[in-house]
Amino acid sequence: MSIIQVRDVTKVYNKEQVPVHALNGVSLDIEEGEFTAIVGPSGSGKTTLLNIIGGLDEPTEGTVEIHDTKIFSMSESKLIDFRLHHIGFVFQAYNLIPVLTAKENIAFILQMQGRPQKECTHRSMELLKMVGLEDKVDKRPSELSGGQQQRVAVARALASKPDFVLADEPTANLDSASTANLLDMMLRLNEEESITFIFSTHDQRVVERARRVVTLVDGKVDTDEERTEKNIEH
Ligand SMILES: Nc1ncnc2c1ncn2[C@@H]1O[C@H](COP(=O)(O)OP(=O)(O)OP(=O)(O)O)[C@@H](O)[C@H]1O
Repeated sequence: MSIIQVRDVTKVYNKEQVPVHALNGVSLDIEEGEFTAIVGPSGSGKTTLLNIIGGLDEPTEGTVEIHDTKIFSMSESKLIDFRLHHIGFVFQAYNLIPVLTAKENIAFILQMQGRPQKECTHRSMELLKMVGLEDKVDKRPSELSGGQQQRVAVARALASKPDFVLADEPTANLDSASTANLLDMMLRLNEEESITFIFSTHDQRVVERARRVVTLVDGKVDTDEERTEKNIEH
């Protein structure tokens, strides 16, 4: 079942001055349970596309539907609420709150959704266990490695049981061992918990493990390749 439908999306920055055509008519369907990499040269529009799918940036033309809801037809406040409940975000810079512990960084998102305190704590612990950090629950980001911080960020992205997780270059700041660990963890969540991941990457090691690879060139979908079990590297 298709959970995301991107239709004829264009994005022009600086329309009034020197226009930059970041996306030029992108259409894409994402099905539930996908593990999809968006790749392409620098400036090809990967971040712009992820931001538009996540409702963080508005397209100049075209539509994005998530579970049959046209997200840019909503009011700004409805869209903020929609994002909070339906979409998990992971950024390359982790974006954790420095003064909060791992557990509190996750509980914070749940508190924003108005969940009871007990549930926030319980679910935070459950999520940290899922990403293999049950022994780091009370550590602040500065006490964790980059790979561990990114695991907390993935756990936080999953806090609201989102329909899918968008990750913009999640391994950009990680060494190869942490990259492999993070990917193992994301693939396990994808396979065992059916969590849909869509991520942009420059990293060939990440691309090799994706199940679908969408390549953007000059703001257009150049190729869209499904990977079979045979050519996925484990
Ligand atoms: N806020 C902005 N204002 C003006 N131009 C922008 C803005 N954001 C992105 N662009 C331009 O849009 C184009 C696509 O950028 P985008 O960041 O989506 O590419 P990318 O494929 O993610 O690049 P990279 O791999 O380097 O992160 C680029 O030419 C970029 O300079």
